[in-house]
Amino acid sequence: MSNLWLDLGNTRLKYWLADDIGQIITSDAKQHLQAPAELLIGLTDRFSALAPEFIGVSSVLGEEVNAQVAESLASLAIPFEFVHVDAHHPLLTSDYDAGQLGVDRWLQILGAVDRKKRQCIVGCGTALTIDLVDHAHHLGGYIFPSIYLQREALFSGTKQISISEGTFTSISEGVNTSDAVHRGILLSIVGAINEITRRNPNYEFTLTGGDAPLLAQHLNHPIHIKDSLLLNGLMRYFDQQNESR
Ligand SMILES: Nc1ncnc2c1ncn2[C@@H]1O[C@H](COP(=O)(O)OP(=O)(O)O)[C@@H](O)[C@H]1O
Ligand SMILES: CC(C)(COP(=O)(O)O)[C@@H](O)C(=O)NCCC(=O)O
Ligand SMILES: [K+]
Repeated sequence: MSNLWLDLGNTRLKYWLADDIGQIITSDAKQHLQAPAELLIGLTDRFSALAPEFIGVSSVLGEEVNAQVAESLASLAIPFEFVHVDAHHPLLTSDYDAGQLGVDRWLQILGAVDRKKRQCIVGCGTALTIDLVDHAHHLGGYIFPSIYLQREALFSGTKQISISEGTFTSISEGVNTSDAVHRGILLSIVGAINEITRRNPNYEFTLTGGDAPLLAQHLNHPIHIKDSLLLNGLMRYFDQQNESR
């Protein structure tokens, strides 16, 4: 008995095949280069070979892409379900507009939520998200352009800054354009997270998403990195669904 879990993000398609006690059998992450439905079609043979009993899907790619993805999944003749934010979930309540909250943010929170804790979940993906959860109640949060989106914005928004590659390794002041750009961008994110830790001293901070390891290096506040938080949320969501059936 195995399940296939899909996370369709704005940059990468991630999938995990897990057995019935949640052990990961295989997983992968691929940049979909803004063609997620096409990438998924290329993966259907692999998914078919993995022969899962069920496919659980998190997607923040909108109705049109989701319809294409649903069509590809339907061709596998394996039951599948897209997760939608449940404003009345037994494990998690939220002040956020349930119709607008990204299902990835909601699942990342669901994957970590602990009613005995005050938690801050930082999603380090294409957009960087910060969500505050007080004893299993989601207070709300913030959305930032990721370090890459910020660099692209400077490239397209200015005449003289044409920096399109380089590493984000320091927040010390730069003495050339490339360093000023990379350190300024990194400082904007690190500074924002530090400000949230200053305002919420008794919160437990967890980073997830592709850029979590990079950002964690620059945070002095103790943090946890959990790279498969969304996966935990998917498993919890469908386990809970079975339990409440
Ligand atoms: N423009 C880019 N160039 C190189 N790598 C990128 C770019 N945008 C994102 N990434 C990488 O892709 C990953 C995106 O993280 P991920 O959590 O998979 O995002 P999402 O869930 O938004 O698809 C990060 O590891 C980041 O380093
Ligand atoms: C903020 C996000 C783009 C993050 O997506 P990601 O970076 O993981 O691809 C996604 O959660 C989303 O589309 N949210 C909808 C808007 C909101 O959460 O208010
Ligand atoms: K957009």
